[in-house]
Amino acid sequence: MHIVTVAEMRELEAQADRQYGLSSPILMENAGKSAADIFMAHLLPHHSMNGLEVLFLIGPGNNGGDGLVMARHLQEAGAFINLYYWKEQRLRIRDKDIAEPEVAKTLDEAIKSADYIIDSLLGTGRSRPLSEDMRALLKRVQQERKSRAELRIVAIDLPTGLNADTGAVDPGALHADMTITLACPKQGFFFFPGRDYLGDVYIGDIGLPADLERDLPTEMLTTNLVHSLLPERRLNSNKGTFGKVMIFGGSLPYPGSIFLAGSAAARVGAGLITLAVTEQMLPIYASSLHEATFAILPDEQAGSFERAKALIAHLEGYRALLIGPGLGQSPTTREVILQVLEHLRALPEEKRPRLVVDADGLNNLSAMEHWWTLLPENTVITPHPGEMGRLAATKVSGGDISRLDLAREKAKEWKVILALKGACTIIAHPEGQARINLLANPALATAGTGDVLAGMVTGFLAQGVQPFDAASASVYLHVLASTFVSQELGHAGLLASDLLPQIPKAINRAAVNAPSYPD
Ligand SMILES: NC(=O)C1=CN([C@@H]2O[C@H](COP(=O)(O)OP(=O)(O)OC[C@H]3O[C@@H](n4cnc5c(N)ncnc54)[C@H](O)[C@@H]3O)[C@@H](O)[C@H]2O)[C@H](O)CC1
Ligand SMILES: [K+]
Repeated sequence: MHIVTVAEMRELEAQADRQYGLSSPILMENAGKSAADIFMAHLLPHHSMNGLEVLFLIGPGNNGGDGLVMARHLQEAGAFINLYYWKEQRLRIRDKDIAEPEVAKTLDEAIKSADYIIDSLLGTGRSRPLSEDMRALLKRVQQERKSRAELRIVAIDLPTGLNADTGAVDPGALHADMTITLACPKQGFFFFPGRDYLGDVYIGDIGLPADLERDLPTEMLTTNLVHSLLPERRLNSNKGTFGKVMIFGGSLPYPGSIFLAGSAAARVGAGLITLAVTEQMLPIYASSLHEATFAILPDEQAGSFERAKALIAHLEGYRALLIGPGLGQSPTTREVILQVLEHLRALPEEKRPRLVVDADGLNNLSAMEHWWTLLPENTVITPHPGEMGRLAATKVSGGDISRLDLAREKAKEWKVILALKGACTIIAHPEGQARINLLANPALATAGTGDVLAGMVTGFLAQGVQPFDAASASVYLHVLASTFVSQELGHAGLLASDLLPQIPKAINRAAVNAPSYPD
């Protein structure tokens, strides 16, 4: 499922017309029909269509055209349809035109009696701020929604007032309960504040041949995509089949982080987890992660050379190495990292463990000049905005469109797979592709969830999943697992360790080829 800008969407539609004769009117018929089908599938079986009061706000362009086609299908299915043509200020109540002097009053009654209000005012063609009278209409609808919880607002293609490319919003933009977008999710959906205006997102099929999307650079993470990225789990396997993971991290102030990362690597199916810790730390893990083995490192006093030598000596045969969770930033630690990176760079590709650097691993790196030149190729880094700011020596937003260009630019410059975390995490590839997660869950804003994600990425790498795919699958499954917790606990109070048993369930959901997004 590709993500499009307005220009990319226009180009898709133009190609569809040129190459397949799929003209605007045909695409609009498909769009309206698909929107009606999604609407009815979402509604039934809880509600019947018969007698359902649906008010359509019809705009002057093709977005309005989509709405009119959808209205026709809903009427055929038994709904009572009211149409307000915004530009002409014309109102039709159940196929009867309302005399001009009565329009304002009757429109207000239609708003008050509607079960659903469909926003097909403006879509990707919005080219200027909303006019005062459109803002007034949308404000009236928003008021009604506030006062009548059972009213639902459905946006066609996107909520009017949302900028489809950037996620910026007009002051009068409409908050939808449900957005039925056509053909592809729009880039503005993945950035704030726009993300907050969408409600549940559904993607209507307008019949665009899939091969037209082939060269688009940005994809949305979906269950179907993750399904295609998961490693095979053949019957005749043993733990060696699914690779060995080494985790270098954990220090006294943050002992739990490598427990979380190690458990998560095991929960995505890695064959064996080894924690590289000092003798002093060992008892903490031996009692909490029974399945782990240990690479005992000399403590800090032994000096960085001895510590690095011990870690490197254990690395033989490991397919993935995670540096970072709870590591701390002592000068010795920095030295150890430098020596381990030098060792990794010297290894032949087929012998080199795939590397993930997270948390303090990143903070140690950002203190080094041209740190990115020290990394072996195909390293995955998983910074949150603060860590990214230190790595890139720039201010990094937690949610706006600037994240996408920065992620792309830095993945290319640093030659890394870059998972820039945030409400909609971006995974950027050095060659320019990017994948973005639409699923977001505020419950994840709690300590340790990043350790879990880093462990998941490492666990998939150990199973031979390519770095870009390992990061993509992990980001999606991490949030999906959190939604299983939130179904029970709500959106606060999730502990990072609550995610661990949910990870296999999330993988299972993707593995059984579940319907495409949303779940
Ligand atoms: N193009 C296609 O083949 C398909 C389009 N789809 C749907 O159509 C819209 C895009 O249609 P378009 O006509 O380009 O734009 P809009 O309908 O969003 O409206 C543009 C329309 O409105 C006027 N306008 C622009 N800004 C404002 C404003 N701030 N206030 C008032 N009026 C404004 C402008 O002059 C135009 O007349 C897309 O979103 C889809 O919903 C189909 O889905 C697929 C085929
Ligand atoms: K709309």
